[in-house]
Amino acid sequence: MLNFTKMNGAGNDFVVIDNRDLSINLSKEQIAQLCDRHRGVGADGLLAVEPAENGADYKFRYYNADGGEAEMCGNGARCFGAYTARLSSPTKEIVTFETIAGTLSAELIGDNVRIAMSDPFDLDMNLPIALPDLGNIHFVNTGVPHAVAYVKDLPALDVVKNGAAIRYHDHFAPNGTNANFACAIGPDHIAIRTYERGVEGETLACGTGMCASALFHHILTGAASPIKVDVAGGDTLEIGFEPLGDNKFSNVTLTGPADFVFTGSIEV
Ligand SMILES: N[C@@H](CCC[C@H](N)C(=O)O)C(=O)O
Repeated sequence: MLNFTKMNGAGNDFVVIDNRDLSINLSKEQIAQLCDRHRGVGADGLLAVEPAENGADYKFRYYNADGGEAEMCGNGARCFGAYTARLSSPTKEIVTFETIAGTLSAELIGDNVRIAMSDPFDLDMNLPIALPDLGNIHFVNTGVPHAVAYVKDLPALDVVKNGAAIRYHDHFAPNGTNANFACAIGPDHIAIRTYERGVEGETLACGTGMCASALFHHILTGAASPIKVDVAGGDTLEIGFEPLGDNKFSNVTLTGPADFVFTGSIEV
C-alpha cells in the first residue's frame, strides 16, 4: 500500500509521497499508473520527498505524468515547500531543497508559497522555427526547457496542436521542450497557456513556464518586476526577477498557491 497526499498548485496537480526513508521504489510504469486520471489517483506529476545529500532540508524528485523524471517543476516546488514545511514541528516558514536544477528555497507567505528559483540559462530569441499560427518563438531554461510564443488570440489557440508541434520540433531534439503561449493583458500583466512535456497536453498552470514567459515579457516590452501571470486554471501568480543586462537574470521568484486536496492510500 502506498500512502500519498494529493496537492495542486494553481491547478497543476500532484501525487506527493514521503520517501525520506527511501523505502519506496516506483517504476516509471507505476508512476504513470498513479498519475493516470482513469486508472489511478490522477495527476500531472508525482513529487517525492527524499533525504538531502548537500546540506539542504530535503531532496526534491519530480516525475511527469508519463513517469519520466524532470529536473524541476515550479508549481510542484510550491507544493513540495508547503508539504515539507509541515514535516517539522513547529511548521517551518522556509524550507530548502535540492533539485536537479539546483538548490531552491520555499517561503510560506500567508496562503501563498514563494520559490527562489535557479538562474535561467540558454536564453535564445527569435528561433529559426516557422509554424503557421505563430509568430516568433523564444527559448529559455528556467529549471526545465521552455519555448515561448506570443499570440494574439490566446483563448482561441489550439494549444495541443501548436504545443506538440513545438515540443517535438527538431530544434529541441532530443530532450524536447515545454511550450507556452502568451499574450499581454496589461503593462505588467500577461496571460499564458502551456503544453507540458511529459503530460503531452495542456495543464492548468506551469510555474517554470510562467517564469519563462514573464522574462520574455520584460525583454520585449520593458515591463518591470514583478509581473503578474494569469493561467488557464483561473489563478494569477506573480513572478519577480532582477535583470542583469544582456538578457541575463537573477533572483527569479515564483509566488502562488499550494493547496492540500486529500490524503489516501493505493495499491501499486
Ligand atoms: N509543471 C511544471 C513543469 C514540470 C516539468 C515539465 N513537464 C518538463 O518535463 O519539463 C511547472 O510548474 O514548472
